[in-house]
Amino acid sequence: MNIRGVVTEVEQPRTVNTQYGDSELCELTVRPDRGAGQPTTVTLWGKWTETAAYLEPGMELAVYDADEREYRGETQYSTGEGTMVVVEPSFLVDVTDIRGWVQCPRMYYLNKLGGTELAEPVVKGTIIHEVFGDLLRGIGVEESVSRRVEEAGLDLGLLGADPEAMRETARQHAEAIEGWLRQGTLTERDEWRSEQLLVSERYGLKGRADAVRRGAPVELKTGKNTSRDPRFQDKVQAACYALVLGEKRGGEYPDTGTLLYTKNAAVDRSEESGDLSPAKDFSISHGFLQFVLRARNELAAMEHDIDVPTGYEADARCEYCFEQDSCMAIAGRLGQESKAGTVGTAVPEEEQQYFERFYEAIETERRAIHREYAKLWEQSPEERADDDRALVGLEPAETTELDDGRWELRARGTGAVSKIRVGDLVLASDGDPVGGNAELARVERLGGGGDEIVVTADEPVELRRLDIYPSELSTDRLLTALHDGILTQPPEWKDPLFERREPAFETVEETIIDNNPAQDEAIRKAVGAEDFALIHGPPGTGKTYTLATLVEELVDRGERVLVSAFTNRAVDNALEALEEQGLTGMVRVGTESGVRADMQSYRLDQSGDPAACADALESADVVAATTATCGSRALRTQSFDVAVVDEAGQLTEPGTLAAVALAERFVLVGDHHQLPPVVQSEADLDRSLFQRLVETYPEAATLLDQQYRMAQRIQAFPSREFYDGQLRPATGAVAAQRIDDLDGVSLSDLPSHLRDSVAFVDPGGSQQGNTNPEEAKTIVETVGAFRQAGVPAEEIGVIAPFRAQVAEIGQRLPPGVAVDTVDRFQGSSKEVIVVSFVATGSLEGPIFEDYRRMNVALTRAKKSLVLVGDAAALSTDETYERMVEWAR
Ligand SMILES: Nc1ncnc2c1ncn2[C@@H]1O[C@H](COP(=O)(O)OP(=O)(O)OP(=O)(O)O)[C@@H](O)[C@H]1O
Repeated sequence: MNIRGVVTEVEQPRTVNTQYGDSELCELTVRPDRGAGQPTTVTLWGKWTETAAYLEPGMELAVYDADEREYRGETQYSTGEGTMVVVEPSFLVDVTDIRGWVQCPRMYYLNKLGGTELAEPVVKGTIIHEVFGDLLRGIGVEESVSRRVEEAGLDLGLLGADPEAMRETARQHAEAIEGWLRQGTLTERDEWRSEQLLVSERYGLKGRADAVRRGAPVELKTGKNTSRDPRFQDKVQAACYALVLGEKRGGEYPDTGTLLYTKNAAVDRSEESGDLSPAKDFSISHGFLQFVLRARNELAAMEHDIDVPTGYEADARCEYCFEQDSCMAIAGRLGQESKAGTVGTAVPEEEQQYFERFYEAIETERRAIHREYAKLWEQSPEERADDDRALVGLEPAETTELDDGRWELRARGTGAVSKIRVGDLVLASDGDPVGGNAELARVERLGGGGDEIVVTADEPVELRRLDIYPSELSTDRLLTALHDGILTQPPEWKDPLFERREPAFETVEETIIDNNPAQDEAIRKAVGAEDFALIHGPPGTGKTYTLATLVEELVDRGERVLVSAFTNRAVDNALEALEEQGLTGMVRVGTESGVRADMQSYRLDQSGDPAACADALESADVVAATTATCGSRALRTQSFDVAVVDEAGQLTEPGTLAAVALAERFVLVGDHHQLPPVVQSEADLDRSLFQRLVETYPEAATLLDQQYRMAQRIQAFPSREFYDGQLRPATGAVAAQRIDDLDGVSLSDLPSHLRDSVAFVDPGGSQQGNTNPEEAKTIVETVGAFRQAGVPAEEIGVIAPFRAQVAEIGQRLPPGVAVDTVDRFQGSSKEVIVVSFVATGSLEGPIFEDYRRMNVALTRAKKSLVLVGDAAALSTDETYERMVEWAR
């Protein structure tokens, strides 16, 4: 019998005398159905009472295969021999974290905070793991080693490591793997799987097993181990994978695991004694599976409270620990208790509080991502598709093995839309992403002729479904950014951020932009900033132009500049603007699929000759990368004079720190009256550092007040509502522009109600779910009218609040007309914009939750803006009432 519910009561453990002698037990009350069910008593026996020790009311608990009995008319449950108890099963603990945790809980915490810094063992480990995967896929040692060392070119170059020595080391390790693969029975390829993403709904675990052989886990360790047995923490890691693999096979748990210590093959036999064979098998008993689950539970319980471990939880032996110094230093700086002790002085109280507040916010965000993950099994495929989180019902087509041993998978889509975009990392599966065959894959193509879908993956999958992959990588990087920003930056750098000192500016006299005083002032201020400067740019005010001119000016003054933004799109736009300014020698750091085709020539080739790769990065005056990439181990080795961050209003505070902590000074460019950061949870992360600083130090900010986009009449309402009436057209021509300024467009061909530059149309339909078919029809007619009048399809955009309405409209529009939600339109503009509001009766929907969304929707049009909605519904809100009056 399985029980899953919320713990409402935990009794003190006690010892009772049973027929088998003394035994410990602990009684709990659990309410199933997320706390809504009847209180049920569950008794944990023996070692499971350890789990009870950190259970608290409010935590979720799952008890699988419990014994059941009737007692005084009540059904009670207790743990029996095969029972498994899971604390907070919806918190997905990473298997490598459990390995760290059993070594020392504080080690786990430190790894989480500091991320992996660039170091030779890290790079070596990555190379050898890649080689392992290649060998399993049937690629030869020489080919694999040379390719993988080549791919690590940048990392090796930044470390100043010798590639030939690395090749030699990799070869030695590869030989250990080869030798083991050759051993007799291990020849059938079918039995093998290289690195596999494993997720357990039942045990709240996830991770990537290095390999799976005949259903049993194999872990590769690049260290040596001369004892007969695998290391304890390595066994724990393999046993965690065994738990997940067993679940996948309906409870048939593998009973052995293998650890492969590849350095053993490189050890000189005359100098070392002991067991030098690389492969060490061990048997996995049910008791050991229960043990690793208890370790997982302890970690999950601590994360439930967002506690910081001290090292006392386990009997860590600090004196032998490699991490002792950093453990003591971090404890010292943050005023934490640590078993290893503390060194150094603490950062000021306000910084400690800031650290704790954002640490908690980031961990809350992590939980929200786990909840997203849980939807993979909680929602039906249809619900996932309706939520735009999956493309289902795909028809598998060709599967092709690529030259590098990876696979290209093709399928035909159904024409449905989702949030999945080209370049995204997704879960590709045979239809069941959790229980079935699933692989992490990169989207290469979407849509196209016959709605073809193309992805690439390490292993082939029968491609029937794609799901959004709720990655924790950006969450991990936020923690590292918080760590770097608070714990490694000098106090003077942090002073203005913590309001201990006003930001300082040196006066710059010369004129840099002569036709726009606000832009000129913004640049002079940014050039003269000793700490930071803020450029507030409402829509169309030339933020990107100002940013590019600023970067050029800084480079002229001999500064090294980092250009960053949250999205690849924004980074590429900034790069393009730099190109237009005539700047050369910029270096774009990013993946091939992340960087726009026309900016590939600036992309840093991270593979190849190490010295050349490193030199290309280190000698660049301007480096451009997303904030997530700023947190990569390669970029964390770099330092800059100035970081210039675009679209900073859309970045969380720690997200901004990822870029600015790499520089001595920084400039944030953004608009906090447009869309805020996108976060799953809201705790503290939804306000940008840009907004906080603009509000704290208005004198550090310059408002760009001339806009080059919208006709006078279009900008009037947003200017009044969102920018205190300060926004104005940059020139008479901008103000007076009309739709018939476009070649071949004549006003008389438009119906009279669409001739003004702002129009309101009330089609009198009604909202049905997330669509309004009548409104959709009117929008299609409106777009048709503009097309008839000669406006090119590419110059017309339609903004709708729901994806369902986007689909409803999209399928009836001519190709070339962009239809999307507001969030996708931020940063772009069109000659004609038609906005769909959908709502009738009352105002509900994402577009109404936040005026900033409305601001973005209303400020995309240059010459014609048509609002299509229910005037009565809109007039129930004062702001929208004013909007309707303006538009009519
Ligand atoms: N000082 C200027 N003189 C002439 N043209 C300018 C000036 N500043 C900006 N522009 C022009 O105005 C247009 C809008 O500029 P830009 O794309 O930089 O705006 P933006 O503020 O980044 O827009 P968004 O709100 O979409 O981010 C561009 O065509 C740009 O060339």
